[in-house]
Parts: sequence; structure tokens; C-alpha cells
Amino acid sequence: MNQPSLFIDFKNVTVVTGGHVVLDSLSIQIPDGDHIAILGPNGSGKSSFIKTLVREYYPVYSESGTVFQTWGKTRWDVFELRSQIGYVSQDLELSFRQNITGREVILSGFFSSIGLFFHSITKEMEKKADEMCAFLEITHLQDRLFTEMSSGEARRFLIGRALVHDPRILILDEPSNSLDLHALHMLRKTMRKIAGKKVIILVTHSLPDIIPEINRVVLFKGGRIFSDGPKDQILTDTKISSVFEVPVRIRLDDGFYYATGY
Ligand SMILES: Nc1ncnc2c1ncn2[C@@H]1O[C@H](COP(=O)(O)OP(=O)(O)OP(=O)(O)O)[C@@H](O)[C@H]1O
Repeated sequence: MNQPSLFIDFKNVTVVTGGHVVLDSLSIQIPDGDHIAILGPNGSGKSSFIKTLVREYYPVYSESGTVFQTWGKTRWDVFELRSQIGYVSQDLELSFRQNITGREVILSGFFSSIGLFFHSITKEMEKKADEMCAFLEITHLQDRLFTEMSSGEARRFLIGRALVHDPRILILDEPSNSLDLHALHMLRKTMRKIAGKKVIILVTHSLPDIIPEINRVVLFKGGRIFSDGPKDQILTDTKISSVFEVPVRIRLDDGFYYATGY
């Protein structure tokens, strides 16, 4: 029988940065095409895992044997790898400080640049940016300065930037931070639309971000995987209380999970 092809195949991956073990002999496989959500306490290694995945961090190789493969390859030209991964993080949002419109933020996704400088924009790129604005329902905001947008608006433009070059997967690192109820609603609606077209890897602290399309949940703790499986087996009172070390009750409402009672 054919094995499913893997997006990620990590075994015994240990990452040390700043003298600190941020991933501790971590093993995980993610089949190509699976949406997943990653949860865990502050400092549990979620962002370090994402940074390792996009080759910002590299593992130390252990005597017990380390496997460090992405789409079947260990050695990647990082630019080639990153061209296949759309990535939205808070760090990225803070990087855009100059006067640049929302549309220019999206176009900068073709060059993986923070803004447009001497880049030459083709008609095809303009067309893709238009399509992205229409898909994300942000055409009416595209000429507004990015620094003058609300967090919710800015986040949608960054998602457009991450998707405009048609990557294979989209990584969203804590996309719902600091969003109000309307912006949260729009973000989840956008994520559900994207999930029909792209694989989503979501890092979040907020259970309702785990849209019904995401079936697998991975819990991190202390740079390791604490639990991993279908969300109805992971998002339980016992597991979530245990990983966060606080009593929590989980409620399921219309396909979305909520944590209460803490
Ligand atoms: N560059 C670094 N130098 C030293 N320690 C680091 C570095 N980056 C991360 N760490 C430490 O590694 C641990 C894991 O950090 P990481 O940011 O991956 O956690 P996280 O689960 O994403 O946390 P949060 O939920 O707060 O975003 C933390 O203890 C953090 O202080």
C-alpha cells in the first residue's frame, strides 16, 4: 500500500537557540494535505517549531538518529522552501513600518520583501493581487496605508501577502491576537474559505480559531509533543486542563470549541 506523502517528517528533532533547548527531541509527522492546529502554554515551543519548519532554526543532530524532512527532503534552498509556504506572524505585522498601502503589502509577497523598493511589478502580479483582494473581500481597503489599518484589516492583508504567490500551505501563527469580535468573525470566515483551497497550519491560544475544517490538534509542552490526535480526543477537559495546569471545561457549539471555567 502506498504511504501518504508527508509534508513534515521530524524524528528526535532538538533545537537549541540562545543556549536554550526550545525543541526537545520532538517527533511528528504531518501528511501533505492535513490541516492542523497547534496549542500549548506560553513558551512551550510552538513558534520555535514553526521557525524550524521554515528553516529559521536548525536541529542539532543526535546520536539516536535525527530525521528532519520537509516534503521528503532534508536539504532545501531556503528561498525555494519558503516560496512554497505562506507565513503570517505578529513579528511580520510589526515589520511593516513604512508608508505602504495594503495593495503594496500584498504585492510584496511576490518578493518576500517587507515593502516594495525597486521591484518590478508585472501585469500578471497586478491581476493576482486584484484576485486576492476580491477573495479576501478587502478591495475597498487596498489603497489605505497599512500602518493606519485596524489589526483585523492588517491581518487580512498579510494573509493576502502570504497567499498571493500560491504557496502549498499557509501557516498562521496566533492570527486572532488583539482582534475584536467582528474582526474575529471575519478572520474565521476567511480561514474557512482558505481551508477549501490551501492546507492550514494554525498556532493559536484560542480554541474557537480551530475552524471545523481542522481535524487534528497537536498539544505542545516543554518543547515536546504532549498529545496529538483528532480534535474530539484532544480538546477534552482532562487534556486541556492538564496541558495548561488549570481546570478547564470544554464546550462544543456548532462545530467550534470553547474553553470555560478557568
Ligand atoms: N532566540 C531565543 N533565545 C533564547 N530562548 C528562546 C529563543 N526563542 C525562544 N526561546 C525560548 O524557548 C521557549 C519556547 O519559545 P516559543 O516562542 O517557541 O514558545 P511559544 O510556545 O511559541 O510561546 P508563546 O505562546 O508565548 O508564543 C521559551 O522558553 C522561550 O523563552
